[in-house]
Amino acid sequence: MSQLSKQIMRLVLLQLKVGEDKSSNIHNAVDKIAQAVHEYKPRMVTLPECFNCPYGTKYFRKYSETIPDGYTSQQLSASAKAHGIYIIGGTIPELGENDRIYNTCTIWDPTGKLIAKYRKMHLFDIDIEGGIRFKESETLTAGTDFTVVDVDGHKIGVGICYDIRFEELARVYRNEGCEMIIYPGAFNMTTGPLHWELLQRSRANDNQLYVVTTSPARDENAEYVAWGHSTVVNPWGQILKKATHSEDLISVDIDFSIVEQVRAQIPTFKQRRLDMYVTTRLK
Ligand SMILES: NC(=O)CCC(=O)C(=O)O
Repeated sequence: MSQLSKQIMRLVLLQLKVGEDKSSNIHNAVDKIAQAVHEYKPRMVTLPECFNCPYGTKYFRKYSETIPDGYTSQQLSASAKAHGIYIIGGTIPELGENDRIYNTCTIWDPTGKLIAKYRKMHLFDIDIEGGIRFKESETLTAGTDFTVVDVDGHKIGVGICYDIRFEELARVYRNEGCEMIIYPGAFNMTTGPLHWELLQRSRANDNQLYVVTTSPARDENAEYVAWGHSTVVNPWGQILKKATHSEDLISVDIDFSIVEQVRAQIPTFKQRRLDMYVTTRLK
C-alpha cells in the first residue's frame, strides 16, 4: 500500500455502525476497510471501540472471543494482509486467561501479523446524576500493560476511551517517545458534548503529539448512544479532521515533522521542574 514519505502517513478512521448482529458488524468493518483502501490508499486504518458488539456490560461475555484465534481477529488479520496495511483494530471483548473478559485493541501489520494488543487499563465506572451510569468493572477486568507500536519509524501508543481521562497514561507514552496516541472510544450523549473534544485537545497539547479517536456511529435506538465525532488532533492541539455522528470514513495525512516543530518551539518537556514534582504531592 502507498506510503507518502517517511514523515507523512495517510490514516483512515472508520466510524462504523454497530448493532446486535455480530456477523454484520464484522463484515461491515471488513467491507469499510476495503472501501477505505480503494478510495484513499491509506497506510493505516483505525476502527471504533466495541465494533463487533453493542457497548453494554450484558453483551461483553456473550460476544467475547479469544485473540488471535477468534473469528474477528482472523478477519482483521486477513484484511490487513490482503490490503497490505496496518489496522488498529478498535476493540472487542476478549476472552482471556481464567475466563476473564477484557476490552482489547488488536494491532495488525501489513503481513497480517498481530504485532500487539492493548487491554483497557482504566475501566469506565461512572454514575452521573440525571445522566449516565455505567460500570465496566461489573464484567470486565482491567489491563496492566502499556502498548507502543512502531509504524515506519514512528512510535504510536494505544489507549481506549475512558483511558483518555488519565493524563498519566499519555505522559508515559510521550516519555516512551510516542508521536501519536490512538484511542478507540465510545463517549456518550452526557459526557461526549462536555469532554470528548476537550480531552483530546488536552492530551495532544500536554504531550505535543497527535491524538486520534475512533468512535462507533450514533444509533439513537441503542441502549448506549455513542457520541460519534471521531477526530484527529495535531500536536498544536488543533482539530485536523472530525466526523459528525453518522457512519463515515475520514482520511487524513499525518505530518510527523510537526511533532518536532512543536516540541522545539514550545520546549515544555525540557522545562519541567521534576525536582519540584515530588510524587507524594501528586497523589
Ligand atoms: N467507553 C468508555 O470508556 C466511555 C468513556 C466516557 O464516555 C467518558 O465519559 O469517559
